[in-house]
Amino acid sequence: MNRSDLAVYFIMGTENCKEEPLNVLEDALQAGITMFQFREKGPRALKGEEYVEFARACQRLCNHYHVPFIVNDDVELALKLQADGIHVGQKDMALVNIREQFKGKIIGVSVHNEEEMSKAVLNGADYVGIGPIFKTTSKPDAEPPTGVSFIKEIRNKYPNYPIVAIGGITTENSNEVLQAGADGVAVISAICQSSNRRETVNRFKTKNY
Ligand SMILES: Cc1ncc(COP(=O)(O)OP(=O)(O)O)c(N)n1
Ligand SMILES: Cc1ncsc1CCOP(=O)(O)O
Ligand SMILES: [Mg+2]
Repeated sequence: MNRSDLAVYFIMGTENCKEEPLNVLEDALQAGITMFQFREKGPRALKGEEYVEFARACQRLCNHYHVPFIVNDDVELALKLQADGIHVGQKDMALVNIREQFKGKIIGVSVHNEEEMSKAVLNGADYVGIGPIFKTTSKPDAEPPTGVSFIKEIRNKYPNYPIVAIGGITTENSNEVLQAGADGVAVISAICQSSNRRETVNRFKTKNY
């Protein structure tokens, strides 16, 4: 994985979409997202065979556009589908317990403070997702927002580490996030709720500084 793979990291599940989720994903892929995370969670999330089939359909699209397909939380699904990687948070399966099963795959870890950051680095995370940077409506149990100062702090300590920022990121505030030192932005609602998804992805791809 390269740091540039984190440039525009799209995260999605059926609950995030007002329209057919596969159309939303295909628009985003066509417009040039650089990474995708399958995050099917929430009270109305698909279950069982439907869940697996939806994941497979997302994976097929990502493969077609040569974009890494990352599974959120679900180690079993990621292994079953031979996904390109997995993203785990502090309350999910510990990184030390999954590296063995994900040799050569991408492992991302969520980080909210310096202590979690140094642990993630020590345990060999391929990238970290830091945030929420701003207020988010897509994750009801999110930690309080850190602001961009947290990105600056982490970037100063880890000049070359792959870092993606997440939480409340829009085309209006993404430059601030990149300027603070993130390699890219991870977004749900900015793309899912956009009235022009391709334009939104294109804006995220253009750095204005
Ligand atoms: C890129 C990225 N960063 C952070 C998260 C959040 O993970 P987590 O804290 O485990 O919360 P859930 O997404 O599982 O609700 C993420 N998914 N992706
Ligand atoms: C999964 C996740 N983890 C921290 S904030 C967040 C939600 C990001 O969604 P949005 O881009 O809509 O704020
Ligand atoms: Mg998680």
